[in-house]
Amino acid sequence: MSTSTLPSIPGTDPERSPLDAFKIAVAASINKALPEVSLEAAYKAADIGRKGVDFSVAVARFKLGGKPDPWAKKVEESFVADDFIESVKAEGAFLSFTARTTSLTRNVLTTIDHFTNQSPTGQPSYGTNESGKGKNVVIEYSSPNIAKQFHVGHLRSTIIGAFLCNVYKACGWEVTSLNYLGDWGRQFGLIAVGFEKYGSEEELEKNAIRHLYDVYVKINKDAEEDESVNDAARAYFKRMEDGDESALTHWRKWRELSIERYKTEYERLNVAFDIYSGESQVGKESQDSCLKQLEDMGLVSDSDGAKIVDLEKYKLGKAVVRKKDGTSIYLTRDIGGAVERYEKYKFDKMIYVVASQQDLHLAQFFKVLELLEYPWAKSLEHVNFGMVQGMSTRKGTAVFLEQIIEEAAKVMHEQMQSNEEKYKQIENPHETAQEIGITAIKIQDMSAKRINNYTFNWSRMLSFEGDTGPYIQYAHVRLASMERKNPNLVPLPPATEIRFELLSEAKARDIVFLLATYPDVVKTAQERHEPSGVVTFSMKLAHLIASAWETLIVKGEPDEQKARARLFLFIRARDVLGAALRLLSITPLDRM
Ligand SMILES: NC(=[NH2+])NCCC[C@H](N)C(=O)O
Repeated sequence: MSTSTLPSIPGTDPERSPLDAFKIAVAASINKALPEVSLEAAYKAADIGRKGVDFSVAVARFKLGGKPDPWAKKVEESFVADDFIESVKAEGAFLSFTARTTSLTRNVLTTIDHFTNQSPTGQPSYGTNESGKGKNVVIEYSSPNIAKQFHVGHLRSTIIGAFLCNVYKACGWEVTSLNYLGDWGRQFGLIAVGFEKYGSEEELEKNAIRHLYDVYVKINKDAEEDESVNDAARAYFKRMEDGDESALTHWRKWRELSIERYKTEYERLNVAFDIYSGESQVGKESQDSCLKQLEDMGLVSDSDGAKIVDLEKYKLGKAVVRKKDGTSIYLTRDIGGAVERYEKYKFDKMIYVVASQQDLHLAQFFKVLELLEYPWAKSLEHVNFGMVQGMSTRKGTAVFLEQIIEEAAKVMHEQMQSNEEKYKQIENPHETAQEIGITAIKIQDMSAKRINNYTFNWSRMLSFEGDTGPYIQYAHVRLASMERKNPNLVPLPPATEIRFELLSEAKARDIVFLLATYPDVVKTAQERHEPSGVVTFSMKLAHLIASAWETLIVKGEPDEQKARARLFLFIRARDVLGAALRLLSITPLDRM
């Protein structure tokens, strides 16, 4: 069976995406019976069917005139089985195509094996595609504020952003990831004043993020009671804005030490950035020149000494672009920053992963860039997400990212210790607990559509039952243990020597079919900027595997060829589950 006998349809890739071969065969048989339906149109109409139906085609979509039923019948009557499609049935206005099981199994499992073990990139690459070849995207995410709380909005941005970077890479894009720190603004004036009173170089070196936060909290309290603290802070920040070196040295050190600390914490989350940028890095010149352009275009008006751009026409309110005292603001920095980034990266697309609370802010600065007639303004996208209630540790509110990670690890560790036997077998229980804990957080976060709000719930997300991270990791661990547990069957022979026809059980077919959909899952996730589809896929696969153990036994199966074919199936399922987890920025575990 070879895909070379199939007609080629633009946009399809049967070499990488095994279902494409079958959908093309479906399209060819429709096009043969109804030449007025193009191959492309027929291919697009080949949907994955519901229960028991491989591919379903709604004939009405072709708009052939009259009732669709006779047209469907016509396809059924002229159908000739081939290597890919075994039969078709016309049911009213619908056609149901059935793929040949052995072809499907062989094609899917061989493809996965190929892209895992002989991957052209050297990295497992089943599910990847080249739709973004030659294009580059800048993805800004996480973007916490130095000396302030790392709140759940930053956590979500980190999780979703890391996923987007992976999924864009999987679709062939060149990705630049960028962390836009809140490292500028009046709070640094306050911290400078506070540091003189409460600061400690030693504490700063130990943990800059914590120490700066402590100082900030303390001085904020003082400022509430003593207005002169605020005056001093304002004066100090003004010096920073004016580029006064003596005011900038401390700030520079705080920033560097904070970044160092962030880096190690992100590493625990399996997250890394190409660039640590920040509000401080946006040049005065680019902000001023945008402002000047806006003024020249007559778009700026005065409001109590502040400068504003009226966006009421677009239902986006009035945007302040310069404060009364002349200091720069968040919005203007974003405008200037985007211009600078375009000059630097010439991106085809730039994505901002920011909570939906800032929908208006992003819409405003996108609109201003559009009014400034930057042609690339159209290629900016805001990937937003809903709120999370109740993220806290058992001791109270979580303020730092490390508290969240540590709490997840601790709760998971206690949970693991409750099974003494198993616990003893784990080599590095602390790391494992941390990894499962992080998996739990990420899976909970990406399970539903990103725009939804949800409630943070430690016990629910850390449970081994139900649709949780630990449940998926457990499925991976079981799959990963198969080779270890069946030393007589390994190493497995190459795919060409596997007897795929022995995988005839419905359970095996269900697994194969699900694995075949993975390349489409990746593509859709990229198009919609939506990780939930990948989580759903992983969950389905984990459930299917769990329900297959008893039917598809390997250890104890007397027919060695059959046992091998089943092992091959499970190992390929492991490959794909591992790929899906990695796409979600989760490290798949081999033991737990
Ligand atoms: N380009 C941007 N405005 N990105 C979002 C930055 C988020 C900001 N630091 C915050 O915590 O609210």
